[in-house]
Amino acid sequence: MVTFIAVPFVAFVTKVYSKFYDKISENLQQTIADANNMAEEVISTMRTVRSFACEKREQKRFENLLSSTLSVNRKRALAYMGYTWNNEFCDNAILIAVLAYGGHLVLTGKMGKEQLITFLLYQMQLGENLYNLSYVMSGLMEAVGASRKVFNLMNRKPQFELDGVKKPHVNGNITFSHVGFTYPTRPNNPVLKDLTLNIKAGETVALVGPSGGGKSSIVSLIEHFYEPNEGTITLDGMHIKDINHIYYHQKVALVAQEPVLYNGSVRHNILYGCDFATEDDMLNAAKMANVHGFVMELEKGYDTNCGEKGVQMSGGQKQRIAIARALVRNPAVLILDEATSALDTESESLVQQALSRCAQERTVIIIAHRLSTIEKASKIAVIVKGQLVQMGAHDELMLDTDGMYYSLVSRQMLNAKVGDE
Ligand SMILES: Nc1ncnc2c1ncn2[C@@H]1O[C@H](COP(=O)(O)OP(=O)(O)OP(=O)(O)O)[C@@H](O)[C@H]1O
Repeated sequence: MVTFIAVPFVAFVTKVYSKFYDKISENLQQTIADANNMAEEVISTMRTVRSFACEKREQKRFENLLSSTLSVNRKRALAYMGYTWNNEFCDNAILIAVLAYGGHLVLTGKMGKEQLITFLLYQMQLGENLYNLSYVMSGLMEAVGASRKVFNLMNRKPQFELDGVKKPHVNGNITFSHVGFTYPTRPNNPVLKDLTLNIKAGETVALVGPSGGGKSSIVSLIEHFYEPNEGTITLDGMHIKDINHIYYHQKVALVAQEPVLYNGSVRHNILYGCDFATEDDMLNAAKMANVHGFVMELEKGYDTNCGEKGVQMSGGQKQRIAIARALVRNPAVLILDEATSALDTESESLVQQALSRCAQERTVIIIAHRLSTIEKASKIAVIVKGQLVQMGAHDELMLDTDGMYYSLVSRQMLNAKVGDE
């Protein structure tokens, strides 16, 4: 009876402690994750940090995050210390109580000395095991706190499934029908409003318009990075969400505004995700995208490493490799989002020639701020504040002197003239 007198108290303290320790372990994981995220972000953008001389500022920011980790760790250590002290105290208090009460029983002749010593030995063993349980409890609570985050991530459901199964023959007709779109992170800022746009197979369509108008968002929707909130997007009359994800991206290839290369050879980067292409396909795509010339001048040719995020390549070289990566798939729809903006005039005209050659067999969607690069497009779609305000060939649109396209071209020509002077 005396041995178990402290059990309700210890049980209560353990319950409170487990709850607190679980919560604090989760906080600790969060602060460690924040510090690691920050370190990763800064290390991967080291050139920007250095060019703005922000090393000390970033160091301070990292120190602050580490201080938060330290402070949470300190609280956790204090909680653990309190819990251990409490257990030790209860353990010793019970021992004293047993000795006092057992001693009284022995002195009054109600119990033998041997019996008391045997009881004490058993009781001490039991106490030690209960004490060890407290260690297990701390470890367990730490694991529970950490695993909650892991399970939350594992159980996350995608907002939309990539479960399309159809593999239709693709000609390259893309239709936006009354599409409305808002980014999930900014639900109150509609980006596209009731947009209807028809891009016919084999056409080269340029999307132009003021910055922030929604051109790249149109590309993101064609790439099926997001689902529209209203309306439909179809490829040859079929909802793009019904088409098999891998098949779709073999047929629709993108050269993004900021091409990302991986740490690997030029060959690996061109053939990325394209297991069916042969070495000859890779060479053809590289020649078409004007990659072959500069790669042949490198000591290791196509085995040259591009570095992490392509850091060992120039901006123009990265863009050309990204164009080759898109072309090697022989896509039915090729999307170029500012794909030649980092090229010098000579490389750009060579790549433009190559792109016009490829454009003959496929649908091409181009976004370019330099309007001179899109003059030859079959159609130009002017997108302003998420809406299509004009569509037609360059000459046709230039006739409308009150139109947005005319004013965009005039402004650029004026800027070019001022630049020349
Ligand atoms: N991932 C995103 N999350 C939230 N809002 C975004 C996101 N990407 C773009 N936006 C917002 O959507 C709007 C349209 O951006 P978008 O990049 O489509 O314009 P754009 O016409 O391509 O511009 P630019 O010519 O400058 O590249 C902008 O107001 C932009 O701030």
